[in-house]
Amino acid sequence: MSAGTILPLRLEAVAFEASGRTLIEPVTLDITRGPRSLLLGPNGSGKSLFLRLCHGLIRPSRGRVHWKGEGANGGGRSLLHRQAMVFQRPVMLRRSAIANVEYALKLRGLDRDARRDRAREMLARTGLAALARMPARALSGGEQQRLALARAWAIEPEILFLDEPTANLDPAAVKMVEEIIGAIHAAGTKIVMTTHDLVQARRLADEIIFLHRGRVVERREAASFFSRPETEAARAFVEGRLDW
Ligand SMILES: Nc1ncnc2c1ncn2[C@@H]1O[C@H](COP(=O)(O)OP(=O)(O)OP(=O)(O)O)[C@@H](O)[C@H]1O
Repeated sequence: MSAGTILPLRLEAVAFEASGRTLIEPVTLDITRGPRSLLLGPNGSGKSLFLRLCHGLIRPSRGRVHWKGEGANGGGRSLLHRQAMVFQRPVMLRRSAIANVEYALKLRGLDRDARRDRAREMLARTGLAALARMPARALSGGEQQRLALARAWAIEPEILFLDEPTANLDPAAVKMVEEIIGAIHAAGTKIVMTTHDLVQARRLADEIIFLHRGRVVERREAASFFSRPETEAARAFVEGRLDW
């Protein structure tokens, strides 16, 4: 919505500790425009924490998360407006489906007519036009997740973080959500998504960031990760025999 870019996102020696444990080992990497980056790893490997550190929901215990163009004051609200996050369980306001999307746009300063038009468009793009007036919380899990994507997409984020967005959904709902994620990416938004599902990662990933026990152990182009994992942990995970 505003000029310039906030990418790449740079993590410099970022570590996260809680309860006296190091949960994310120091990691330095850039998240660049373009490829769909899938954070892959077994349960408890640190994927959600990694994503939350990137999005800014939690602060690193050590190191620094830095957006391009970020000023000395950290970039403030403008940075927040350029990134969005969708969670495993969507959090909906106690309003209609369309009002949930309109509210996100209100926070971005759009006027009433623009909000209504854009919200309608987003519901159409996510297959929810017929449900616009339904209370958002009465929608099914799959519909709510599509609504969460419509709401996130509405603000045209430069980067979208997705934390296990299809966990708990049935195969048809998974397919719809994956198609919407593909459309958001095709429209120019950088996708960073967590999954522990190998098959889903094979379907969606351009590159893999593989985590194991809080450590980024591999980061590779997806095809080569799956055909020739370099570490024993990744090999074991790809072969379905990782003992974590
Ligand atoms: N605030 C916290 N305090 C202590 N431990 C935590 C905290 N947050 C997360 N953990 C632990 O850190 C580890 C990594 O958690 P995280 O949720 O990032 O894993 P994950 O890879 O996303 O797993 P899953 O696939 O099961 O969602 C887990 O062992 C979790 O119990």
